[in-house]
Amino acid sequence: MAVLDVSGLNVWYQAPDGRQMHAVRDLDLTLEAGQRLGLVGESGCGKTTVLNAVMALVPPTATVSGRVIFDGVDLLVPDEINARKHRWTGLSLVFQSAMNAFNPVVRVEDQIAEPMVVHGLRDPRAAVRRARELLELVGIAPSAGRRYPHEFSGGMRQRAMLAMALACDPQVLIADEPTTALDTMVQAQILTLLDRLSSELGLALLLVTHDLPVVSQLCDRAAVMYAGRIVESGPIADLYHSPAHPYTRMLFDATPDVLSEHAVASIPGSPPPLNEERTGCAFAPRCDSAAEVCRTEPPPLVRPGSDRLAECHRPGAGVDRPARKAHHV
Ligand SMILES: Nc1ncnc2c1ncn2[C@@H]1O[C@H](COP(=O)(O)OP(=O)(O)OP(=O)(O)O)[C@@H](O)[C@H]1O
Repeated sequence: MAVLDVSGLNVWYQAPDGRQMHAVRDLDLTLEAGQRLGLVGESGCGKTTVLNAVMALVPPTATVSGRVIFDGVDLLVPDEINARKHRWTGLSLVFQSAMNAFNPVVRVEDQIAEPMVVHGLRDPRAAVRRARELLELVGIAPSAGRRYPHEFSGGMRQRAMLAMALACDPQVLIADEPTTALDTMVQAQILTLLDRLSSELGLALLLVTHDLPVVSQLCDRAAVMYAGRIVESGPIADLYHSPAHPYTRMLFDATPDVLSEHAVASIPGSPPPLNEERTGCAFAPRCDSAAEVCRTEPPPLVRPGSDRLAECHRPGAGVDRPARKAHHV
């Protein structure tokens, strides 16, 4: 059953000169209960914008349309009484920088307790007790909750932010580059923790990252974004072994692997401008397998396998190119 169902999502930002920048274009995304989905793609493709639209965090000058159904409620309907409560209790957000998520002058346990009190889930004393339990759940001694954020290491702060994200017993944890700012050892610990929490609590996970190895370690599925659209989605191993969209293949080939003797293959060119109207496939100018039709006609939605979708005129083109086989999933 879908716990989060995003359909026809569009986001336009207003540039300083008044132009409309179409950052997310008719995007559909479904997250099943307990599923772990990685939203991947290179910088600027719109990953964070999707999360921000779901969580109503886009700037007031942005325009958002479409449907974001969570628990039977459309979160994009502005006067929906339940939307705010649902958004901040059922869905929970973890950011890249834990330091920015905490108020430096408030004790950690009080900050974890606050959302429970604000949303009327617990009285202040019970909320602090629960905050200490949550700290223990993420591997921090409950007594450390009396400390201030600057007394925590980077890894501890990231754990504490996870504890705060769990405060309202969410069904969905949304994590935006949760390990990008951490060193490799701490990154591995946080990924293991996310894995454990998601299994133990039955949490669905929407993980936004440009880091494919992180997705392959933690997620069952991936949705690959390019220029504001999801161009391919499916089980992560299928996407690696038989990518339908050339962008998926080229993204894997551009991912470094410490064990590989192959050079990393970069993707030439850059994504199209956001204010541009499109006729063909947005990736065609950079694609190593593009045909004429790719430049002139919008790509069709194809099903390269059960449980898989791709938007491509030439699904599977170029999969036997030599740059592949460089990484392991
Ligand atoms: N507040 C804003 N005003 C105008 N344009 C914006 C704003 N926020 C994002 N954009 C633009 O929208 C596009 C998508 O940005 P977004 O941050 O969602 O991408 P991303 O895939 O998350 O990238 P990254 O991995 O670098 O965070 C980019 O071209 C970005 O410059």
